[in-house]
Amino acid sequence: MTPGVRPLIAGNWKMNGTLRDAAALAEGVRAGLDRAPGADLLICPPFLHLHVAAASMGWKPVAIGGQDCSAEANGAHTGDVSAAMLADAGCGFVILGHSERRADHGETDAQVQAKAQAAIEAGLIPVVCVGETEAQRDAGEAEAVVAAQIAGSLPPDFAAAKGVVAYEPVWAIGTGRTPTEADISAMHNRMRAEVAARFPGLGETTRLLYGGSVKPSNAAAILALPNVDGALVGGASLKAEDFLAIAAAVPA
Ligand SMILES: O=C[C@H](O)COP(=O)(O)O
Repeated sequence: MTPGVRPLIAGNWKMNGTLRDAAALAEGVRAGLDRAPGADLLICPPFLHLHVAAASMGWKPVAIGGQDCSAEANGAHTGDVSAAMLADAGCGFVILGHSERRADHGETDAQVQAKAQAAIEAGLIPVVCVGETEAQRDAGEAEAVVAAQIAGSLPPDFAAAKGVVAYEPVWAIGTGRTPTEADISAMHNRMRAEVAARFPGLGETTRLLYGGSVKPSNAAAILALPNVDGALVGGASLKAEDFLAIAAAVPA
């Protein structure tokens, strides 16, 4: 953890479940909130499930976020959802630049930066994802790749808007594999240096999340590392019990 920074445990539900599942999962998270007093919680359902999830939690106190937004404010962009629409639907956050969007939709750092700027202008907190592929790690390029993604994907207002950076090694997502604690530490220390240099006076407390096969059994060790200010959880966030157990693992 970073001293003075309240941790954030975020659940990325990705493209899973039905409306009924979303309502039940959100209700399960709400019902167990007292197990995780030491962290802010965020759930990011699919767009069509945002409303029912928020309503199931009484609209508070768990934050709701989207999984993407358009860089454009409005207009003829079939299939896209604007940041203002997310805010209007009750969202406070939006995940941007997830590796699945970078891979599936060819999103570039410049596009992610434009989306993050649009999110900030709509009053949302962007959660910008970065992370290397396995080939890049094997080639010794992991830190340089992540540093370049941070440089290219974060807009000038990012830290002032309390933007969040999530480090997700692509090879650790949904695989059950995680980097060693030493490797997570090294990367998060490098990320801290990058954001602190880019945003002096603010970047020192920018929240840096780790994501990639976080589960109840490894959460405590990961969340105890310096400069790890929370987690972005995929698969384990689809079970309220597991998501809450991860949030409860935040060090006191
Ligand atoms: O956004 C979440 C990540 O992609 C992590 O997914 P995972 O916890 O299923 O590995």
